[in-house]
Parts: sequence; structure tokens; C-alpha cells
Amino acid sequence: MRLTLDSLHARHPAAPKGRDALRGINLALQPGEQVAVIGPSGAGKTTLLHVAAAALKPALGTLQLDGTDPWQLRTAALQRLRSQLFLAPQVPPLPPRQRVVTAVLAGRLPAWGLLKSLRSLFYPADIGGAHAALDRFGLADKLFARVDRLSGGERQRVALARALVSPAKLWLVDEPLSALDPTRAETVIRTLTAEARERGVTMLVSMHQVDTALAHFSRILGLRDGAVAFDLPAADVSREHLLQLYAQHEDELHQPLASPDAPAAAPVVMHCR
Ligand SMILES: Nc1ncnc2c1ncn2[C@@H]1O[C@H](COP(=O)(O)OP(=O)(O)OP(=O)(O)O)[C@@H](O)[C@H]1O
Repeated sequence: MRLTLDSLHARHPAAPKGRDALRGINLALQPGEQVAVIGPSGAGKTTLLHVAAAALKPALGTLQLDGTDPWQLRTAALQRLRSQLFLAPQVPPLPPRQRVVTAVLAGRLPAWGLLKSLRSLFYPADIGGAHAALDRFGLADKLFARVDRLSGGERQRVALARALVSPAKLWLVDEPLSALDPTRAETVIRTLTAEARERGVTMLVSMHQVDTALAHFSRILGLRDGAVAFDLPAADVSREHLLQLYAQHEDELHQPLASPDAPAAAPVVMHCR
């Protein structure tokens, strides 16, 4: 799916009279493109994903999905378009007593009719599909576990497994690694990018892990104060770009950037006694 934002402004719904959280964003993603959004806390990353998912109406400017402005559509057409969008929030709102299999198959609901969807709540309709999706995120053994018995990181991965069973053509993923340890985070981001590539899905992912974003995405969007600070191939993002993007928020750069002039770290010497 092609995603286009043109001179777009948006406000947080809880602050309708406040300052715009997004200010004059111009952005275009081609079908199948994968872009990481980085920037300090409060930069507008989550707001951008919500606007792109047609969950938050722009205050000014336009959003287009495959050339259509969703906010010009009638309700039924808007619902159809939304079924092609998958928004994975940072904290997935999973019903606590639900089984994991049902939570994953909720991703399939837009492709099913009402009757099949209701039936699947009691008799999961595609257990094999849910199992395969969970397996990609190392959670196959949790298929019948209750959601409230999962850790925060496991819940986050269940929410991502939903994307794999959904019919969506645009994935908007908000900080998918925030509850994961570094090794797990590496596996998850590899899986997510590979699956999106295989399906030809367009993907916009917000991240705080700058080094992971640079390693796994070919295009990086730097957001600061609701505006695009840079939109560059990952290979062109320099230390200076990152220092400017995170100025006064240096603590948010998970791994402090080594100065190019700094001497290489001394090798660790282990002494045997
Ligand atoms: N609950 C809220 N009530 C009012 N305004 C909010 C709220 N949440 C966010 N905002 C406004 O929207 C702006 C953008 O917030 P947003 O959540 O999009 O940023 P973010 O880059 O995703 O931050 P983080 O990395 O901390 O999740 C904030 O700077 C703030 O002005």
C-alpha cells in the first residue's frame, strides 16, 4: 500500500486546543517500503502512526492511502479501508482472560464475516495459522495460555503475531521492542521485517533503539517536536544527525555514540591466577 502525508498537522485527542503534535509532515512510502521512525520522547512518533492508521483525523493537510483520502470516505468504505491497516500499539489492549489463540486470530477478523468471527471466539477457526504466527515469535507453546498469564514482552509478541494473520497491507508498529531484552529484540525485528518483505506489506515502525533501526531499515525518518528533522537512507544518517535529533535528550540514545575521535576502547585483559 502507498502511504502519503501532505503538509499534515495533527493534535493529540486529549489536547484538542493544545499545540499540534505533528506540524507540516510531508512523507511518502511506496508499496512494500519499510521505514523506521526515531526521535526523542514526545517527538510525535505515536501520533504519526495513529494518523497513518486513519485512527486520528488530521487537523490540517491530507493523508492518502493508495491515493484515497480515508476521511473523505463513507463509513462502510472507511471500514473496508481500515481492514487493510494494522496498528500495533506499544501496549497492546489484549482482553486479560482471553486465550492467546483467540487474541492472535483477532487479527484475521477483518477478513471474516460476522458469523465466522463470532464462532471463532468460542471455536478458534484457524488454530494452525495462529500457531504458525506465534512460532515465528518464539511463542508456539503459549497457544492456549491465558493472556493475563503472559509477561509484558510475551504480550507484545502476541500482538505482533496478529499482524501475520491479518489481511493488512500497511503495518504501523509502535515501539515493538520496548519490553524485550536485546537478544529477543533482534530476533523480533528480523522476523517482522522479513515477514513484511515476503508479503509485500508497507511498514512504518517507531523505535527508541537507534542502533537497531539503523541496522534493520534502509530508510530512517527522524522526528523532533512534531516535524521531520531528516528523512534519509540509513547509510547517510551521521553521528551529527543523531546528536541534533536527540539534543537535550541524549540519555534516550540507548548506546551513547562514540566520538569518531575517541581512542578505541582498550581490550579487556583477563588475568589468570
Ligand atoms: N495523553 C496526552 N495528552 C495530551 N497530549 C499528549 C498526550 N500524549 C501525547 N501528547 C502530545 O503529543 C505529543 C506527541 O506525543 P507522541 O506520543 O506522539 O510522541 P512519541 O514520540 O510517540 O513519544 P514517546 O517516544 O514518549 O512514546 C506530545 O509531545 C504531547 O504534546
